[in-house]
Amino acid sequence: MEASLTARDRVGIQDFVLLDTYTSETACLDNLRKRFHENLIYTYIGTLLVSVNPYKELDIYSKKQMDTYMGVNFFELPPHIYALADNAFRTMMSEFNNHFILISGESGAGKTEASKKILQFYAVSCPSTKVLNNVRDRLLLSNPVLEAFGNAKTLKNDNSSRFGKYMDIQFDHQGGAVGGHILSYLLEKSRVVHQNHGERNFHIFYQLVEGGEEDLLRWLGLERNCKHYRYLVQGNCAKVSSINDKSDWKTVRKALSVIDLSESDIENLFGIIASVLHMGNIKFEADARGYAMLNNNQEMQWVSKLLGIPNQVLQQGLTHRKIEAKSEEVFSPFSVDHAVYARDALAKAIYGRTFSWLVNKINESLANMKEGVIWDSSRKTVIGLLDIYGFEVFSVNSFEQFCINYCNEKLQQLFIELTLKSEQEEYEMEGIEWEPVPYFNNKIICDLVEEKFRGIISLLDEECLRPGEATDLTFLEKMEDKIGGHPHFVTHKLADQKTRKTLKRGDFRLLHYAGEVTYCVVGFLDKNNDLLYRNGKEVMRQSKNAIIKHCFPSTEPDSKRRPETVVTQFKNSLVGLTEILMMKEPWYVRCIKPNEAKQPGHFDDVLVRHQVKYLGLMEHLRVRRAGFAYRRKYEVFLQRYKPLCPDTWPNWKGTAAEGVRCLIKHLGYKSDEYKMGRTKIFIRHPRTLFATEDAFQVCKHKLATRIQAKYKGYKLLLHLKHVKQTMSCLIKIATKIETCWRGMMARRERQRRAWAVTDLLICSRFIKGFMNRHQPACTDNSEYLAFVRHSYLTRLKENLPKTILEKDSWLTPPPILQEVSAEDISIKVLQMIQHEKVKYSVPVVKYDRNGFRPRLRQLIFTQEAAYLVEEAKIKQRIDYSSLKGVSVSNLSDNFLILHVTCDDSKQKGDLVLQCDFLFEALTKLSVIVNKQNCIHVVQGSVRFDIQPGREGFVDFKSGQESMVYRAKNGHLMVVSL
Ligand SMILES: Nc1ncnc2c1ncn2[C@@H]1O[C@H](COP(=O)(O)OP(=O)(O)OP(=O)(O)O)[C@@H](O)[C@H]1O
Repeated sequence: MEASLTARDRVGIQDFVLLDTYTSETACLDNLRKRFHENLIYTYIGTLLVSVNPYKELDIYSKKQMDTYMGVNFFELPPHIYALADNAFRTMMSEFNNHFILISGESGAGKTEASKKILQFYAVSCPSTKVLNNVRDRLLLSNPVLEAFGNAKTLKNDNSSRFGKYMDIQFDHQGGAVGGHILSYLLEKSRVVHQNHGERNFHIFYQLVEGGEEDLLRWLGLERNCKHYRYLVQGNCAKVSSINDKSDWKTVRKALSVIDLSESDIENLFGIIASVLHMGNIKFEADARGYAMLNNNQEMQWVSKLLGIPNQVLQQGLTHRKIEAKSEEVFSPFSVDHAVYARDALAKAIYGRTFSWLVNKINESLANMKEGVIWDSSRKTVIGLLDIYGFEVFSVNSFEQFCINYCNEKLQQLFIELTLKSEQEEYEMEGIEWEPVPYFNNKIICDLVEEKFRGIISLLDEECLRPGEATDLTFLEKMEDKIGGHPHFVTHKLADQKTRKTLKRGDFRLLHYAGEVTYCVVGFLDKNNDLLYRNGKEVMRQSKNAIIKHCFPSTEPDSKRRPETVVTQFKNSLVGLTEILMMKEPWYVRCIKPNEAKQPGHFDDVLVRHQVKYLGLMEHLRVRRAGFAYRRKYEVFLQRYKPLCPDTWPNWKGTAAEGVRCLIKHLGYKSDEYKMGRTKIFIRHPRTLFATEDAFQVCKHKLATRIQAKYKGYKLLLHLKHVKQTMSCLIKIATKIETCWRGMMARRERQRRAWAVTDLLICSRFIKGFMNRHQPACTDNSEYLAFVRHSYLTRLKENLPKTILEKDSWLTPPPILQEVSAEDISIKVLQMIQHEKVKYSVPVVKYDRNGFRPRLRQLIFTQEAAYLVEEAKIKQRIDYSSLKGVSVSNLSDNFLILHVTCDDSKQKGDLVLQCDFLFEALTKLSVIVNKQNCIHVVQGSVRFDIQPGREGFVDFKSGQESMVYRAKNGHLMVVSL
């Protein structure tokens, strides 16, 4: 697998930054094309991932691939979305901070697919327990549900997200995905009642009609024929070859139950979907006075039945407007046009609010719950996934495209703020000589759209809210008047002759960062007002359908107070989103669409070049290339790498900057490879850092080997005849061990290894102290050994209960504490529990609760809990507060039974363990837990809980031969000599 990855990766260059020759747009394009044709769709620019949509299934998302990318350094393997996901996760775990992955690109570029891949990666790579699996399933299955209700076929993409989605995945301190939260942005509701040619309504309508069971359709009054429904036929493409509505229906139907929707919720939900379809078929005719009247009551009856609203009430709501005079209410009849408008407005409102209800329901089911308790939010970190509609340019662009493209401007601004701008500002602050890289700052466009009083949004709102005859055209005139001279704005009236030909009278054109878009002003006011006649709301409030009742609450602020316009709500939600993102560490995935025809293997140079340009890839590349791949505060850099230079190791006396200077001189850094800033060192290429890191790893192992060798040497020395000579050696060794240990302790990132040598330190200190005190008194080795042994046992005794002295093997443990090694614990486990500080670890044999099968495990004590670990998996965590006690026998066996408080019958019970280093483990435990009396020495049998309510026994006996075997009725026999 490694080999094949490497071979594949020879094609093109996997990171533009590492190249010396690639700086031009053409070269960048060449590289992307070359890789694309070899199915290498991912390329890096530093840590930014560029992804080109392959439009075909690639065999690069298997479980095996996920395993390959887990826990591996970013640049060690070919670029992959898993590498980015894994690195974001590991950085979050090690730095205990929040992150977000911003996935951008135009419609159809592969954003939603990328976000699904990331979610799937976390689902597989994160630790799993029953509770966590539950959360994982819900996180995964929220996707098909949201896609069914929020995605639709457009001309650009057969599965286009018609809403913005930001999903937080919440992790606990062990890295388990414990919950999630979704924020949705501006669903394109107008699609419910109108679709352009070649487009469809939201998937769920077709799924229900095509896939719904006969009984269900009958109950909903639907026919199995999409053509029958006016809201489904306007795009004239109900059937799409890439979409299988029938099988998607099954997935969605199943997913709805997993995300905790009750059967009655589901029934109500389908009732609403069907009622929208029926509503679309309601037709009006003009009566003699020209007012709207219904020409067919059957569809109305279905709506009435499904929504639980009396027919009469519904009819009046769709054909009359309620006007409140001073003390009375008057119903004024609608014209046919008005009635159609009211019907469509109601259908959009029902669908839009039901979508929000669904998102809330999903959020309830993803709420951060652990064992039924809302999880402590201070102990969780999050990775946010932002998959928001891409930049859109259709032949006719309306209010929706205006909002979507404004959103993309805001995200581009965020990208500029967090990368191009902040990076360059940092160089300036640090006094690094720097040739500024020019980039297009789209602030000018954002201001044009959102500036208070003068921006397009303000002008639109003004027009919507002002009294008098406001129309789309008066809005256009207002813009011409107020922002006519803006370089990024033009209309038919303002354009020069050449441009005028490309614009209609009702158009305005914005020069976005991603290119020109011409918007047709028709419908802007209506869509922004999103008026649902008050009467319509009141009608809905009478519904017996629980979802509709919830969506149209009687306490809703009434239409007397004008609600915020759609665009202002959207603008505010984007401000909120930016705030959420600014507080997190960013990672970027830039998706590129290779062609408009959704064809595999076709790379359209012009199209891709355009995206490379507007996604800011070249600017990013130039900043990255001209800039520095890595920077760290002097103190941090010195602390980590000081063992690499004899002058800085173990301690540097001087300023951190001087220490770093000395260190990199020793390492032979060339002058163009780094820069010294005011507070940080900047390293230009990752390869320089990798070389340093490699040297550090080698040094670390050498150091550990030296410590080990010296420790072993020390043990051998004990056998030397001449005590004085031995002692002086030991003092030297002990001193060195201590020095090494101090150095190791000082390095923060090596904290997790510190416990491994803690015992060495205790031992060395003890020996040193002992030597100093007793050197004159000791005359031979045996006397010395006696002292060592005596003192060791005294130390154990101080920390163990008196009763332990009754244990038969008390005087037989080896005099020196066992050699424990951090290598025994998987890095993944260490990462998960590092915040608790590992204190001690020991291999144990764990006897299964069912059948007493022996299993090799690692028992780890941290400051807060004991962990039973199997390789990279944490099998059980026992909080010390739930540790009731520990039982050991009075015989010479090495068994211990951990008794655990456990109220939940589904939880694991007590632990039966066998440990070769029983006394040390007990000592450690009693010191950490600070409870000597939790250890009980027992004779005969120990009762323990296999599970709460199910008991087992360990029977201790002495015999001719030590052995362990399973007896009847849940008894484990332990025979010791
Ligand atoms: N990594 C991939 N492997 C295979 N096919 C892909 C991949 N990424 C995208 N596609 C194909 O491209 C289609 C469009 O992708 P996707 O829906 O993710 O686009 P998008 O950028 O989210 O678009 P929109 O903004 O319209 O929602 C997918 O339905 C799928 O067929």
